[in-house]
Amino acid sequence: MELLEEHRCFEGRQQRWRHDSAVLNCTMTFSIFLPPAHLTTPPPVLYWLSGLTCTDENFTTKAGAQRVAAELGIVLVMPDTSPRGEDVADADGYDLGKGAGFYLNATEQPWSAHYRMYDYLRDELPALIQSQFTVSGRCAISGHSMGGHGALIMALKNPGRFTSVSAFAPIVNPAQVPWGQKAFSAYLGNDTSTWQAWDSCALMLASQSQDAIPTLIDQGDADQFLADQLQPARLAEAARQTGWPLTLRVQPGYDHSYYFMASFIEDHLRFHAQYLLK
Ligand SMILES: N[C@@H](CCC(=O)N[C@@H](CS)C(=O)NCC(=O)O)C(=O)O
Repeated sequence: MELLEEHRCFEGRQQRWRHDSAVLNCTMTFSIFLPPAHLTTPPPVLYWLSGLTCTDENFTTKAGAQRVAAELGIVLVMPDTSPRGEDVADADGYDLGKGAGFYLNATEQPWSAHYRMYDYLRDELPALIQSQFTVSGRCAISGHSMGGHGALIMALKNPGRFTSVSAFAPIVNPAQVPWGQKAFSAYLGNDTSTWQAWDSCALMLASQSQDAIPTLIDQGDADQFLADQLQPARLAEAARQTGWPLTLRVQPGYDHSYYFMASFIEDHLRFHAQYLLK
């Protein structure tokens, strides 16, 4: 691992690292915020998954999460949103290819050579974080838009792994909306039965009640993608049917931008802290 940047921030450290990923078959960067070491026990980790077009730096520089993470003693880990590098397949649009990995394992050419963000996030990155930093085994996960989808499927597919999950403006039903349909047909192929394993509405409807974890979603009602791409009410309906403990908050006047996330990230950190620091 190579340290690319380090900054003091709220008495903690904001770092950016480069490492070779065996799973993704390319070099990756991630950012991490390490709170001040004021606690006797190793701090828990909140993974943050970003949306379309983002790198590990959008959340780091725009959300303003570090002050409260420092206060609570939570490590923030921000991975990139896709494999990277000249050898990695890409597409013209902002919603497919680099910056748009959708946190799944691609099965179709040319994507399957590198696009395995699910395995990277499930196995390789947590193992790296555990081995290179002083952290506890407790973790939670959150994200925005495509990253909200990623956080929800990570939690739904890995019962017992996360204490809690939250999302801002998540793509909850990718199999049924244009962003998801474009990405899933490219990465997974046209057999839509394979898509269900990557769709949080389908996963929640198939979940076992003992696997449910506290879930918080914030959605701005002035979000330009709400009607066509997001529709969090569909996940709220799945939660109602299964008894999943989901709180969906609709925030009046907020859009899809990081100004929305900056406004509510403190709530999400304190929400996760209730379970992470138990
Ligand atoms: N209008 C954007 C659509 C993509 C978008 O809104 N991306 C969101 C995530 S879905 C984002 O976080 N963008 C980067 C940022 O705001 O820093 C574009 O065409 O690039």
